[in-house]
Amino acid sequence: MRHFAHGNTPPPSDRNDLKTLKTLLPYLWRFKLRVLLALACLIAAKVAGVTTPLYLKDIVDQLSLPATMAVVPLLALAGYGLARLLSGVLGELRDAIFARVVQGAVRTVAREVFSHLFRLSLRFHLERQTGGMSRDIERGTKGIGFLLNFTVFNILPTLVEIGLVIGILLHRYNAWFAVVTFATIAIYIVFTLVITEWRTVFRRSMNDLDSKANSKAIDALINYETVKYFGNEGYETRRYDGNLASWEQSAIKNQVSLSFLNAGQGAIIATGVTLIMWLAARGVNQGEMTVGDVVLVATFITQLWAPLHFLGFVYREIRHSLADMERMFTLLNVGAEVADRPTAQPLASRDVAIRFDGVGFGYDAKRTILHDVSFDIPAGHTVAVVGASGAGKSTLSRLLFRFYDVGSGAIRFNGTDVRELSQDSLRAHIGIVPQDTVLFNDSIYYNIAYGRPDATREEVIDAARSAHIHDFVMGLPDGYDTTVGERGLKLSGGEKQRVAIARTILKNPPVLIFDEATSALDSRTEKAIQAELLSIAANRTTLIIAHRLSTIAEADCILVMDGGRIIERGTHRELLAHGGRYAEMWRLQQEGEALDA
Ligand SMILES: Nc1ncnc2c1ncn2[C@@H]1O[C@H](COP(=O)(O)OP(=O)(O)OP(=O)(O)O)[C@@H](O)[C@H]1O
Repeated sequence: MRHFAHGNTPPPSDRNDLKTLKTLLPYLWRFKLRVLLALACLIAAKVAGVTTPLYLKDIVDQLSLPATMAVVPLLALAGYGLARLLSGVLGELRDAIFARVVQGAVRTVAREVFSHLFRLSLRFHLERQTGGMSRDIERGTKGIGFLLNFTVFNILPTLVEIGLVIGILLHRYNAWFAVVTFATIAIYIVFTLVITEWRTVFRRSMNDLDSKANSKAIDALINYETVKYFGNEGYETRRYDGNLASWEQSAIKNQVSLSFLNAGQGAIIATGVTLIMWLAARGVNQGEMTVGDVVLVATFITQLWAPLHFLGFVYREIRHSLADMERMFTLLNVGAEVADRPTAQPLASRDVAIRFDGVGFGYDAKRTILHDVSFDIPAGHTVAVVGASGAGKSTLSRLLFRFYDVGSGAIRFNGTDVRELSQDSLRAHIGIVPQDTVLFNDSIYYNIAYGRPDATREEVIDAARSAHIHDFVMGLPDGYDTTVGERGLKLSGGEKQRVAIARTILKNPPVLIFDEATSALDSRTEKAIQAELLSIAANRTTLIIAHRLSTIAEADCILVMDGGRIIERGTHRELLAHGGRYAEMWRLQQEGEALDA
């Protein structure tokens, strides 16, 4: 298990077709009976197909007899018809049986990749670009479908077909037929292997560049407003086009090299076929073969040519599909940075006391953000954190959620290190109203109910009332069905924040984090919601991160942070009496508010 930290491209050493195939196999194992049945159908279809030229030879030979002896070759005709019928019907039957295997494998893999992405850490997601990732998954699942449907399971039956044809040729005619046939096949295989290996590089490079172009395009579209604010549409289009141009180069190389491959394969087959036809013609001339034999040989080599060419195609497509799938499977191989320990216990109690015990932390080993931070939030109490921007306040809440593990010290819930708790139960106990609320592009109702998807409509509306958003919603033409737009951009900052408050109220967690929860509200709404938040916070363990000090004067304890350290702590009164940084911040804010008033 590894974590690749930078960019979209997994290191080349990880790219290995065999590894990709091995990852895929367990997904098929569930369908082994179906796979075997489909394989049997296909082999039977091929065998039936191989017998048709034999009937054809009989028909031609019987028709070539002098008119006096000629009869209508009913038996041979019936055999010919039946063989063709079986070959067609069994082939289709195989497709029908196999459909469930392919779709089942595609669905399972897509679902696993999706759920795996949620197990990966915040760090991984902050460093990945969503556009590229979704492209990898889309291409990967298509690759699986193609690989299974058209290629892997056709190899064995096709080999059976080729073997049968060669066997019949050998059995009936002289050794030269076999020599020419083998030589043609050998040259064809070597040529295909070598050229396909060379071409795989172009395919990989196409995939890498395609994901990169898509990442940039999605990033620009997500930031539509910013692009417009700065009039950078042209710049973004050029940047996208630059990426497309690199992709185009690889795509052209891919196509040209494919034409080269096809032309080479065609030339090898044409030479082999001509030589065999020449051998057959010579056989007739020398009286060793009949016209029926020539028809048989001609049909056989066409029948040999088609599967051989198909094998070349299969090999090429397998390599392509594997290249298409490897980026997706590389995602599956990324280990979760923060994972439950095997001994992890659920957090059971709803009375939660939190302790930061000498916590040191940095997002990056080279830059420490928190230095030896220690404080307690007794169950049901409220602790507020204030301090300059970048002091590390929001980092405290990310650590509480265990999005990252601490570098030193420990965070304890009721005395248990959070690393010993199951993440699910830990997060189920915490509710947050974050600094920047991002909503799902769905209805207001959906976004509030997200706090507890099984809540009743009454509960959702009660939560909206408590967050002072119900009247606003009812005033909208579509009420709770109003969609909020991409990331909630159709709502104002304050409205979004109240939706976020409502969904946290609905979640009803014993631990609350308000990260500047009321910063986007005007002062009247803020006062109304403040009272509501205080009543929600009563009896819950609460951490409030605030800029406006008036909102936290009632907290049981206030921590003042600077440069990742706690430099003062105490109640509002104590800190004012202390006359330090907090008292200074309070004085400045009071002056500011007096000026505003
Ligand atoms: N994912 C991250 N990777 C690297 N550094 C980060 C990451 N998130 C935050 N930081 C850095 O950590 C420091 C503390 O960030 P944090 O968000 O905790 O500050 P804050 O005190 O909440 O600030 P503000 O009041 O402006 O929200 C900042 O210098 C920030 O640049």
